[in-house]
Amino acid sequence: MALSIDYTNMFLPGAVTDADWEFAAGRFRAAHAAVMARVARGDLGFVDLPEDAALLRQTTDFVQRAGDRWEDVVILGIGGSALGPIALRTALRPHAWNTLSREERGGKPRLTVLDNVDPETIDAVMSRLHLERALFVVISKSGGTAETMAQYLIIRAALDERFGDRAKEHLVFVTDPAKGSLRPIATKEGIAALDIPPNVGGRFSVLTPVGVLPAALIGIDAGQLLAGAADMRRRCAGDDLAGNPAGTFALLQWLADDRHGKHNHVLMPYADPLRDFAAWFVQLWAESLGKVRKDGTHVGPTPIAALGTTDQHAQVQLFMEGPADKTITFVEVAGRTALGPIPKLYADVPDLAYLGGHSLGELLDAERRATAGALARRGRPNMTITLDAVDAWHVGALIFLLELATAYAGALYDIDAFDQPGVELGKQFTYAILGRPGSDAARAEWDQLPKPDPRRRV
Ligand SMILES: O=P(O)(O)OC[C@H]1O[C@](O)(CO)[C@@H](O)[C@@H]1O
Repeated sequence: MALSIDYTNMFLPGAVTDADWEFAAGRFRAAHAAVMARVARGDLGFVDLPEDAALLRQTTDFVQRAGDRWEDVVILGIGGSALGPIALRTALRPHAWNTLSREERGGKPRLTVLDNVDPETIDAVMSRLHLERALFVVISKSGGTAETMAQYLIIRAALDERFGDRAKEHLVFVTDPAKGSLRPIATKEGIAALDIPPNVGGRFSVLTPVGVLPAALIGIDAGQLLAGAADMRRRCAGDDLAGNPAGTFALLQWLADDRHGKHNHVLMPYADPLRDFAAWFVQLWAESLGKVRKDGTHVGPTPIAALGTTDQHAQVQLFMEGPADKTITFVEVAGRTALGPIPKLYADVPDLAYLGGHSLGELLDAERRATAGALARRGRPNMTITLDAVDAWHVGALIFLLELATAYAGALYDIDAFDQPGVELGKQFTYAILGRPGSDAARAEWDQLPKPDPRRRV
């Protein structure tokens, strides 16, 4: 079991230099110390999750009690309360899990994540479900996010109508133990509730019951997820960059952005199961690092999700010849051997003949190496994270690597990576528009905005 990062191609003319790297080793030591000081103060609970056996037990006990009762598990959540479960499902139960028969799923339920409030999507999901055999997992760290609460109200009314007093058997909440509206509802009504520790923010919560409960319900080995994360935590314990993968990732991305104008950071797995992992990373990197510094300057790299080889035929033209403002991080999975060699047909057609005898895994790998090399040749910095396999252990390790890298990057950018004040104004305006009590100030601010000008509509 191994995860490694090859960052040779980050050191290119116009990108990171040896002098940067030497200077930055000291800067990284300071960032590591700052992060560890916050860990010691108990601020950064995500770092302790790999070893939190009591929290894991909340999930395993619940799953054991559930037995094989559920045909469908439906997650209600958004942002960090949805992207993690989606990423885990796609990574570890790929190949259209929800379309398989119950036997093919080994008796485990389907997993649907409602991560939006599009009425047609929710209507379509509701009309497909057999409510008797459906469990709804309501996930919200704050216990009050408008989208998730609206989803809950719709589901709750449907459950009440069908099951009356037994509605609560179809519900479990995953939320902060002390804050928000969900926890008191759970306590009052006797609804099962699992914890998101108070010191773990939404986008860092995938290794709490937020991600671990849905994963375990569909048979993913939650212990292995945490074991992979624990291994990465051990590797990142020291402030020597040579042994610290999260530090290396964070420092290189920061140097490339801060010193060399590489303001866009692409994550491009060459493995379909990691497609949604890139979307999870986008929230983590964007919401954590897009901030205003104390001195009023605005910072934050823009994360971009891509997929190899698919995006070689979509975004790579931009990465190669567009503005030289990007880094590209490939994720490669070693030894993709399924299907065996490509059949040798059409020996007389050059466009087809050369492919015969190679495997699809070889083609995928050749295309990644070729793209990395082509980008390097054009001075476009890139690195490659290699996983031995897409399994629970490696996914747990990769999650922890990127979460800790985000914490380091926050210290390097000199911002707080753990808040998200920029999303507040939009929320307040939504409350004002919908008439939530207490939103008068937001209403007044909203009313001052220019109204749509009919002359400016085509
Ligand atoms: O889990 P909650 O509290 O419902 O929040 C959902 C998402 O909303 C945000 O607070 C703001 O977008 C995210 O940080 C979070 O992941």
